[in-house]
Amino acid sequence: MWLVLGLASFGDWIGLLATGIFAAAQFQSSAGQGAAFGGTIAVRLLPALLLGPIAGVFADRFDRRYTMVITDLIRFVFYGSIPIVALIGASPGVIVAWATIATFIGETITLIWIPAKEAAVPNLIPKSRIEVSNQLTLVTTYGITPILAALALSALTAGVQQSGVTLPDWAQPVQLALYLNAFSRLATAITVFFGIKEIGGKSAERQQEAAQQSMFRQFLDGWKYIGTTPLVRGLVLGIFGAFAAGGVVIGAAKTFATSLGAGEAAFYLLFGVIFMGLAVGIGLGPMIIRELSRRRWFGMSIVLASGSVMFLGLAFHLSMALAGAFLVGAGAGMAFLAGTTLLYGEVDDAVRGRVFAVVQIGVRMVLLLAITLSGFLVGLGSSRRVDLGAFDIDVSATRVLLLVAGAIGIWVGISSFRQMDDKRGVPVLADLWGSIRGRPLSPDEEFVRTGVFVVFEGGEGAGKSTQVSKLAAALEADGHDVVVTREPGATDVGARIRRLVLDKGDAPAPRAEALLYAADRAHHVATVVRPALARGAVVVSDRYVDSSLAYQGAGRTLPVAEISWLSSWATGGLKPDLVVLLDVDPGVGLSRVDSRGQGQDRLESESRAFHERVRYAFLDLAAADPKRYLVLDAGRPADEISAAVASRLAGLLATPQEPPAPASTAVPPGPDLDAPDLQAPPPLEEMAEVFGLEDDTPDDPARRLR
Ligand SMILES: Nc1ncnc2c1ncn2[C@@H]1O[C@H](COP(=O)(O)OP(=O)(O)O)[C@@H](O)[C@H]1O
Ligand SMILES: Cc1cn([C@H]2C[C@H](O)[C@@H](COP(=O)(O)OP(=O)(O)O)O2)c(=O)[nH]c1=O
Repeated sequence: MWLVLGLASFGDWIGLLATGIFAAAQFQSSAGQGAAFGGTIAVRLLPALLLGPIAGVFADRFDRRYTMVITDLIRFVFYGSIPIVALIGASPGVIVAWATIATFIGETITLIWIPAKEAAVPNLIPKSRIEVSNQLTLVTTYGITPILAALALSALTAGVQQSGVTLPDWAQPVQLALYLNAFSRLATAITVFFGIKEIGGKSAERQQEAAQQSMFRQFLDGWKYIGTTPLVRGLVLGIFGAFAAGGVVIGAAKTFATSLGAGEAAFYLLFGVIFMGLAVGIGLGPMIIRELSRRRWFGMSIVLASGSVMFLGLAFHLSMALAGAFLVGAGAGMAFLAGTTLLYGEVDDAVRGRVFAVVQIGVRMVLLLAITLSGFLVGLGSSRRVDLGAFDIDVSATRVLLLVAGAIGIWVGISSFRQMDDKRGVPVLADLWGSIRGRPLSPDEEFVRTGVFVVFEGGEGAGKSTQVSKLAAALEADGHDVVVTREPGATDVGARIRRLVLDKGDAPAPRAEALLYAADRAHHVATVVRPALARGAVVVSDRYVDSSLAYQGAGRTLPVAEISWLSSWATGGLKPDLVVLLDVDPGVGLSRVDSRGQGQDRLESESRAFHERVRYAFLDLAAADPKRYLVLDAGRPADEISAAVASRLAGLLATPQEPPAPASTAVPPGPDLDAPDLQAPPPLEEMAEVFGLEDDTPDDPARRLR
């Protein structure tokens, strides 16, 4: 099946080029040639605008197999007639006129064929394979066959010229190409009719709709569906945006190549590199981003394509321009792949033909418009050379156009990202990076949270238990509902885990130890902390996630990023509102513990260096997120410490409770920069937040509460 569709697409492209060349060849003057070439190609794209929108209704209303077969047979006849008219000795004017008419009809018919095919494919392929099948189709349609077609045609022509043989008229390369185009349609028609019978038939839903609604009603409903389904609307607009980016670059490439001081060859290079990027993006994209949410990937790809258009606008060297063009192609390709795959999955069989008609037609129109418009715009302004010391840079209309187009594209990308984000609250860059490394982040568990979560952290003997009791007593005296808890061992399950990790005897291996603490935490959060926060209590915990980052991460020297990820998974992303870090010199702390006279547990008996690492890990964590931390010198008298805690907490408790919002919380980031920042901002409000780049300065207590 793919072979036939690939062949058909090869035929299409070679046909597009050949009709243009063929028409041009009928004229002597270069002006006539240019007009004929451009004219026929424009005609090939024009029907989309006029008749395309109805095509989708066809695909949804009638049997898709018959639709495909009949349209292919019609195309076979019309494409095949173009060279035959020339053979029977018609005048150049008639030949070109006929080529134009036949192309126009063929293209119109194609517009009915494509939605029928697109709508049928998801019914043939299991959902999990759709991306792969799309990769194949898109790479063959847009990546490989246009290049092959151009190469084959130019090789044929050159070969014939060099060999010096005079071929009969009917065997000229261009003629052959046109026949190939025609026969590829016949081959597709035969294959679809005899080989892919499953395409035929109508679902009960489609049958019913066709019986009850007029074609016009169905047409209107198609548009209404696209306009009112946010996901579909976002996808459609996004795909257009990505193609506009590509079109702008193609349209501006010629002038741009000149402004870089590079010649004609650079133009072809830029052009070719875009298609290369397209093929690579479609072919390798899914392998690179692996499990990343496809909805997020879609928006990110549009931003990549548009960002690269802007980058192109700033390029002052051909190599930069080539890199930019490659990324434009890659971004557009990935957006197209992600977009069509999502559309296949999201759109019901009954409206699929109409949606795909709009996408296919829209893509052609957008591409055509972008190419023509940018070609026209760059011709307008003059350019000025600016001396930048080491480099001269041409400030031209082209550059301005690229910058503006890129900026608009980024806006489109971010808008569609927001509209369809299925992992709200998970920072984008960390998510992307995690996915590339094979560890996608999961979104925070949602729950209605009205309470306040306070955690005490610090080394051994820092005075955590003492401060937890003092704070709890004070809060209770104020009439708060207080839940005092600790890690490890606050629950029955936890108590058993606590014995496993802390009792002297067989020590668990470092990773096993980390998993045991995580298991205790998962159970603790699920059965104690979340329920208490949900009912509005103040939860005060002796130790939480930071202890794992400090002890298992820095202390045992396991990768902190991994411990952070593990904890985030265990807690479903629940972050404390306030962490009080009681900072103590390990010597002082351990001697306090000794004076308690209860002997040392397994961790207390670790080396001095271990406890030093733990101490500095805690301080690093606090420094990385000052809004959330209160660092206090544990050497101060206990009452001073409790007073400082109380005054900091007063701010938090005084804040009127937010209306119930989904919890967006996670563990604090690990101290090394490599650690994915698992903090989750509230629903994406600011563009910066979309990328996890929110700034840390404003200390707004209301935010912390969410
Ligand atoms: N601020 C303080 N100054 C001096 N000693 C303290 C202070 N806070 C607590 N202690 C004492 O230190 C020991 C350890 O305190 P504890 O609260 O159990 O620490 P942790 O829970 O951090 O291990 C206890 O004997 C406690 O009385
Ligand atoms: C919560 C947690 C504790 N720990 C260690 C730190 C402590 O040495 C030990 C038990 O903590 P804790 O109950 O606070 O003991 P103590 O009251 O004696 O200070 O568990 C970790 O290593 N990782 C963790 O995630």
